Amino acid sequence: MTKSANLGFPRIGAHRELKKALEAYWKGETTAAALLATGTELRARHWQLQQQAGIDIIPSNDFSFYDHVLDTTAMLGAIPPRFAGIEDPLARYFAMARGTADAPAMEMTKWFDTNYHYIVPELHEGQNFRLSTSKVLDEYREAKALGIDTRPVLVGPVTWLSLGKAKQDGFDPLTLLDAVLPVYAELLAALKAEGAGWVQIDEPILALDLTEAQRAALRQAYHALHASAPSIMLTTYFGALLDNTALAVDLPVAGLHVDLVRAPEQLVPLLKVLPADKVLSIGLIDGRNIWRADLDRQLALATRAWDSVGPDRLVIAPSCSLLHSPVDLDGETELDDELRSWLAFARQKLSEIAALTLGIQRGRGAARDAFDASAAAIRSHRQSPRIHQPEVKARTRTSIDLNRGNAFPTRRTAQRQRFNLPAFPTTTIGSFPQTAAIREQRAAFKKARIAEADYETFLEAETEKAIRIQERIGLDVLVHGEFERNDMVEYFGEQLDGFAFTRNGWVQSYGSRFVKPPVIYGDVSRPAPMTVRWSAYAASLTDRPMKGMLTGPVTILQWSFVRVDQPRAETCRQIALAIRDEVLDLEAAGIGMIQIDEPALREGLPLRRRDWEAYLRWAVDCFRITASGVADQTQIHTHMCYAEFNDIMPAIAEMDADVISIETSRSDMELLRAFLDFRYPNEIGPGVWDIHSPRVPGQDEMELLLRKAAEGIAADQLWVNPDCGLKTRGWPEVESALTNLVATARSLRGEKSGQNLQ
Ligand SMILES: CN1c2c(nc(N)[nH]c2=O)NC[C@@H]1CNc1ccc(C(=O)N[C@@H](CCC(=O)N[C@@H](CCC(=O)N[C@@H](CCC(=O)O)C(=O)O)C(=O)O)C(=O)O)cc1
Ligand SMILES: N[C@@H](CCS)C(=O)O
Ligand SMILES: [Zn+2]
Repeated sequence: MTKSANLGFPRIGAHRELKKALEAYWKGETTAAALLATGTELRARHWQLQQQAGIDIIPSNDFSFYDHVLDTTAMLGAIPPRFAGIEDPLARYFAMARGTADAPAMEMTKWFDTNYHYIVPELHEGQNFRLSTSKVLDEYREAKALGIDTRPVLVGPVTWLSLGKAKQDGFDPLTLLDAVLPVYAELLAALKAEGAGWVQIDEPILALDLTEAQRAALRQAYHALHASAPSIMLTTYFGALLDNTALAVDLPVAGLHVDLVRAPEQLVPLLKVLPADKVLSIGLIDGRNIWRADLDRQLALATRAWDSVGPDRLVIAPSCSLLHSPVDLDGETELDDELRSWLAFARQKLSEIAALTLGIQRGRGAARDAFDASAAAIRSHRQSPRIHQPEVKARTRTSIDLNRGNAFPTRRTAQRQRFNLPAFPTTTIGSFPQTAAIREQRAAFKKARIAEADYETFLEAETEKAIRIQERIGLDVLVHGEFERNDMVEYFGEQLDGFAFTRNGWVQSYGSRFVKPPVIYGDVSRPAPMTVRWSAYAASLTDRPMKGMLTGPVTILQWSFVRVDQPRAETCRQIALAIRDEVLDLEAAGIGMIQIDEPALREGLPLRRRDWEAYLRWAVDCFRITASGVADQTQIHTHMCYAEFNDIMPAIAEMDADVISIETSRSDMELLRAFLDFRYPNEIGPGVWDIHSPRVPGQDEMELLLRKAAEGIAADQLWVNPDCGLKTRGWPEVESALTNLVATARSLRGEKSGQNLQ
């Protein structure tokens, strides 16, 4: 009989219980026991909820206190030496993620093309591994004690190694496979002994362009593991198998999961080559977006698979883990009925999976209500007058000059004359601490407990305070602090037409940090200026240059739930035109420097190289639409963080921002190498402070990083700034670190005037 499965459930809890428990524990307000108890309660709740929704195959070990890749690292005992002295496993685990006073945190980067960040494994030659945690077994037993026989989820060994970073030049992490496999084998044998019938092993790298070494590693791994393991469901997602199809179907595993939301076209070729003994799990419900599924269309796809593999070898599943979906649409009491009827969050997706499974088992009539509701929602979305705005569509078809008035060297002269900044100008990336007081005031304003005028007065006072602090510290280019913003994307979504936002649609970004992606349901336009009031107010308080702060179109697109009835490029162009208008309004208000953040430009890069060029063309063009209208002497900045830049350097250069600030310090300036190798032509601020850690770097440390940067970048191209915005930090850390940062710049200026720097 065809079964329903889930591949992972969000960890956070419908009321963000996990976030609250983690942050209280980190602040020392609660005990480890209380934190662990929250974990136990959330796991039990989520297992039961999946059972009640009618899911046959329920995952365990999808829960994590921080990150599932870090859990795998801890499981393998791959503890970087700087943390090895920490005795308590929980303290060591969080130290690896967040750093301590003595030990910088491990690096963090994007999980494939998502806004989820994982902690990057640190790998070196001769590394030893041993089974070092019992989490996988414990959670399997925990569910079993509740009467639920789960399918444990593991990050596969080849994906784990491929995501890791060599700590020595020229070292290939895949050479550690021989050392890692015995640990996986031991764990899998223990799971089997415990009674696990199946295990889900995620190898999402199978949706990427693979090297021969990775292919060989996959063959070696599964030939070594399958004999002693429970039946393995090898799980791929986020894209098609394409040229990896033959490799995947030949691996000695019992089942294969494929993503038919991102790549429905892969079903037919796959069915042709799928061996007759393999179970096929088809991902039919979108784990990456919030639109209600077209159940009739998906049933047709499932039927195509069913015709080929029969009822007993078919599993109906989400495309990927539901980690990337908000928890429960029932929490959205303020969405209008029409919009709500178009959406499905994780809980609703479970019901969709169950309905589809019933549909394939017993025919559409067996789940008639669900199918009819789905068909009605699809019809209503298609026909709704809220979706299409002819004037917006017409504007996207007009041609726009993508070039600034003059090339960078000319603009640079004009900007130097206008701003007259010292060498190594210092600045920050935009946000200052979002303190509890600020969040409380905003919550009070949103619940109409305080008047708008009082909220604005409060924000004005916070902004002024931040400006005085920046002046006192001696920063050269100031920012207003972004106190009025809940999030750098949601804030814009709330002010643009065509967007809806949720009250509780939280999705994990990293650790205890969550985002509430807005929903782009229709054509996008800007009814009124969005940021001018705050930038102009801030500029009026100081004589120093004030940098306006905008989120770029690709990032707004990438960090929203995007409509699927038109190409992403089209939606992005609509957003770009709205941001262009904002840029021009800022310029007209006298703001001479405007930062257009594009931290998600790299994240949006398609997983397969063959699709890169087309994406980069429209993504870069959209950025250029936002910036090309300003005068030479208006300085355009951009900012990027938590990504590998090597692959997209020409595109970054083509964006032609006058200044780019990038996150580099957590990787010890390694991310800067792409800019050095490429000889990045414009100005650049490599981050010298890892702002994701509560650790305050000293002046020596920052100087060392800047000197590394200055080895390849001309001193007069360099800016001095943190890795990213400071919204997650507290004021005392910010003041000390920025004081050190300004002292660093001054020290280098002193040397530069004596010409000693390079
Ligand atoms: C730069 N980053 C961002 C990414 N994606 C985004 N969409 N935004 C980003 O900034 N991706 C890459 C990186 C990831 N980094 C971060 C960093 C920090 C956060 C973060 O701090 N998230 C906050 C939530 C922010 C927010 O929306 N806040 C709202 C609501 C606050 C709230 O919880 N209010 C309470 C009531 C107030 C109280 O009493 O405390 C409530 O509603 O119950 C706001 O400020 O109004 C987080 O807390 O996780 C995310 C990604
Ligand atoms: N301006 C934003 C960029 C974050 S990527 C901030 O400072 O938070
Ligand atoms: Zn950033």
